Amino acid sequence: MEGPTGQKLKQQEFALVSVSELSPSSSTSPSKLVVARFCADSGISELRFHKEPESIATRNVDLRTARLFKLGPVQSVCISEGSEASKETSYSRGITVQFRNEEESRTFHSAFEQWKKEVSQGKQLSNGTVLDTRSKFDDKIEPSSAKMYFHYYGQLLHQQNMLQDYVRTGTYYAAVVENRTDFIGRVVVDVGAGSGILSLFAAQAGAKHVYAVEASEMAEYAQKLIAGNPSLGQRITVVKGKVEEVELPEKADILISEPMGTLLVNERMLESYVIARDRFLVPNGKMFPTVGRIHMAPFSDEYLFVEIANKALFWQQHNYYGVDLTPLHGSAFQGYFSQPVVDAFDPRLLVAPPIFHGIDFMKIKEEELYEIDIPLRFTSSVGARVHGLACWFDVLFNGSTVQRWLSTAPGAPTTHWYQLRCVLSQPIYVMAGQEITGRLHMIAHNAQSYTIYLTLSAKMWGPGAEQGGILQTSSCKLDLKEPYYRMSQPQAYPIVQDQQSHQLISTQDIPIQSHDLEEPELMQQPSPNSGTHLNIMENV
Ligand SMILES: C[S@@+](CC[C@H](N)C(=O)[O-])C[C@H]1O[C@@H](n2cnc3c(N)ncnc32)[C@H](O)[C@@H]1O
Repeated sequence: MEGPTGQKLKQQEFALVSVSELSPSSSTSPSKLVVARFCADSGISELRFHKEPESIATRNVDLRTARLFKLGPVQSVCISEGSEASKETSYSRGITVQFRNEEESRTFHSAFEQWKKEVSQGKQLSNGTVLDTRSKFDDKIEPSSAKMYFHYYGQLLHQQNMLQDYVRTGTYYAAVVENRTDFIGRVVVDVGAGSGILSLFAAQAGAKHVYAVEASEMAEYAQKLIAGNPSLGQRITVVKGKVEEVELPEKADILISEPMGTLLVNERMLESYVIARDRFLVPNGKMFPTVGRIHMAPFSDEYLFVEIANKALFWQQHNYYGVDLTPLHGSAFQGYFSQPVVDAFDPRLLVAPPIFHGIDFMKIKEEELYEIDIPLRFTSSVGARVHGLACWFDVLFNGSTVQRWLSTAPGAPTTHWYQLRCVLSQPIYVMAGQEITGRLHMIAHNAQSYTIYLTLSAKMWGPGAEQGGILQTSSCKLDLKEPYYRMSQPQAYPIVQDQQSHQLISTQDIPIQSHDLEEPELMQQPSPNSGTHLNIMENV
């Protein structure tokens, strides 16, 4: 086994008085004259117990999961979780070890610690791939969330949804082929390759070699797709694994990826994109996309507000089969308002010009994405009841030849991301020209999403305003992982009485669409994993 420093830990042997199974149901008597051996000759660091003079191990302990506890000065217990390999070998859950003396017990414990340290810091060779025992991904993401997430992306139907978002896929295609000079003769890493589509685009643009890294079972389908396009496929290698864990044979000149979730950051894949940058990209290499922006503006939407508030009415029944449901009304009401609303809305619902928060993928540190704190300041264009904050995002492909934006703005051709609205359970009133301030505070959680804290305030208007007193403040807490997927078509809204019907988003704010592809009609269906790209999109 090779440690992080490159030096090999030598096999070590200890003579013991006896070992026995810890299990109370075990009827095995302690084995006498036993040798304990630390070794890594099978590629996995193990602690093996042999009965002398036999050379075949009677018990094996996988050091990746093993723990050692002292029971007394010369007695310890070794607990192991077992491993895949344990199914066919003799891994034990608990083994009591009797040492000859205290000195040998101490030496054994320190050897155990040293081997454990090497296993956790170092690398284990397995099938020729170097793997960290626990990656950055494993450290911050709940295994059940990751399992569901990669299961979702492992299915072709969900990859198809993304491929059928022609605004998305068409913009990627245009950004790549119009910037051939960034790809010709270059090494490319496709971060989260999915079906392998972006790798194939990069190969079309003349890439020397593309490494398509994909963690889900989709990697096998990508391999198939790539093999079926041999003229491109011969320059693509599919690497199955997480970008946080796999090793690649060479550095990349350019990274390509589609790591954007709802509100840009949902799914926390941007962090993987940034980790891939730090692991694989040459200095001054390129990233496609290069920057992202979260756009925000207050909105007024009485229909949406009433729709959400009404959902909780069910809990106002005093006699539901003889049961009073009202004790739960308050909680249900809060619950509905904790769901960000995902749909395509009419931009005329915005009551102030939007602002944006930029994220430079080339520069941002991964940890900076754990908490995103955005101060808000708007000037209302109309008098209205403000029901919350509307958000959307765009990303820039900063090519050497063409700069291209992919936008998910309201009023622009709809994408499968739609837009997102955080709705306040207590709306605030504003007059035209009035300032709206607040804060959008997003804290990442281990289910690959964010908790959102939103506060909006409007300053006092009219006499007394100069004193600067805050008249109204409204706050809400939402879980980006649990959105409410509403209708997918922009609705024809009657214009609010005193609301001017001008387009509030300036042309400067909405980047020019990259191509004239027709907007697909969208059909909304619920998804098993509401934290991901979701939403069935079909041409109908
Ligand atoms: C939004 S999809 C994009 C798929 C494809 N690039 C495309 O544009 O159609 C993101 C893909 O990245 C994969 N992925 C997410 N996190 C990953 C990680 N840490 N390592 C490797 N793959 C990852 C997912 O399984 C999923 O297939």
